[in-house]
Amino acid sequence: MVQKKHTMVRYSPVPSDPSQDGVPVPARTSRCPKLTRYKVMTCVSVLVLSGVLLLVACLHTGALYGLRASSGPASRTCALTAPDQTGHTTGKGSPAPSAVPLPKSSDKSSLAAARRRVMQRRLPVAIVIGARKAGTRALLRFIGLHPDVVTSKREPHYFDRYYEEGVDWYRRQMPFSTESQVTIEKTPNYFVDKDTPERVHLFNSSIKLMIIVRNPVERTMSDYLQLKEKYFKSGNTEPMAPFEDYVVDAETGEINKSYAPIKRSLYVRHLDRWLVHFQMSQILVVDGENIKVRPWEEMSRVESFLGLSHKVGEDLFVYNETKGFYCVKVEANMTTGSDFVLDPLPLSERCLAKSKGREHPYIDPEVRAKLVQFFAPFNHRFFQRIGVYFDWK
Ligand SMILES: Nc1ncnc2c1ncn2[C@@H]1O[C@H](COP(=O)(O)OS(=O)(=O)O)[C@@H](OP(=O)(O)O)[C@H]1O
Repeated sequence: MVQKKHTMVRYSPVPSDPSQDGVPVPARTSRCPKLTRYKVMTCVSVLVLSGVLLLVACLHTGALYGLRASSGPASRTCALTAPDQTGHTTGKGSPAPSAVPLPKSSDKSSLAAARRRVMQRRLPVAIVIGARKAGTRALLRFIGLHPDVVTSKREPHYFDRYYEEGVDWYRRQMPFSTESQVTIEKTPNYFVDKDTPERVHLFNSSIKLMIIVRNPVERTMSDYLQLKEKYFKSGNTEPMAPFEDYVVDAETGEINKSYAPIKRSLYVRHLDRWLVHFQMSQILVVDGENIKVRPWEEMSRVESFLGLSHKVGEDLFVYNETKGFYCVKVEANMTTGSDFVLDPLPLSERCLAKSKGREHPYIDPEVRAKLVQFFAPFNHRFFQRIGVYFDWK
């Protein structure tokens, strides 16, 4: 019986030598066409699917974090920015905060985990210690525009009032920040409090300190107006004596050195207590008169002092005619409309509260002259310490 001879093509993974068994072996490239195409198709499908998943994740995260458009081209991609610690957003031209944003996710446990990983309450590395009524809020608010800075909303009064609470309490008063951000607080009473300089030194001997000062006559008046408001707010209905009656001793006709607003304006006395513990190089004196007319100039000095890049420029400020002060530009409310606003938003402005920038009443010229004369020697010594002269008349 003649066996039917089968011609078999062997699909060997190793190329065979045709001379060994005399069976022709197809070239390797053409031996497995269906299997190769299948693999390629699988790979392509996996890649496409991954891409789609990434895109969905990116858009979803953008929705959660509040994708924000700014004038910069980077924001037109999937650039995410966080609200700052005070809850407001930075203005046009303001660089995106470097903080990794926190999702307003419904997944509370993952939100908490993300918060713990990225955002922490950190102790301040710089403090605005005073002077009260000299522009401390403006200084803190303006430097808070910097993406690498977070600022405490309230005055924590740790070193003067709540020292016994301990440093963990102090930390809890601070806003959340990322590792790359610096935390700054302001408590103007620190400047005049007797215990605070030593306590701050014990806390962090290399901390940076900032003092904003203004013409002591104007500061004294501002302090008086603040006390007057407090007087009426606490239920008093009787009119309060005028400024002149407080600052001049009725018996002697001299300046009343025991009046608290006068004492708080003797900058050199307070500074000297700080200089017992700190070098002048650790202290920046900010010009409270200039911050009113060219805030960006003072911010540039503050940025240099803190070792920050220069980001808080003139473009972030807008002069408000009604208020008579500079306010900061902010983006319009994002809560309405699309989550994905890819064009720059209309800008609005945010000014400091009504209690900042009160109208000062006319001061009797004779009393003003007395005040100028009284403060002059104190100012002179102050200028010697700080190495700068201010034209306070
Ligand atoms: N941009 C801007 N807007 C409003 N107010 C400004 C601004 N820049 C500086 N100032 C001055 O800040 C003064 C209030 O100072 P403080 O913030 O240090 O006051 S406080 O000690 O915290 O109560 C406040 O004092 P008064 O004018 O006497 O009210 C202002 O003169």
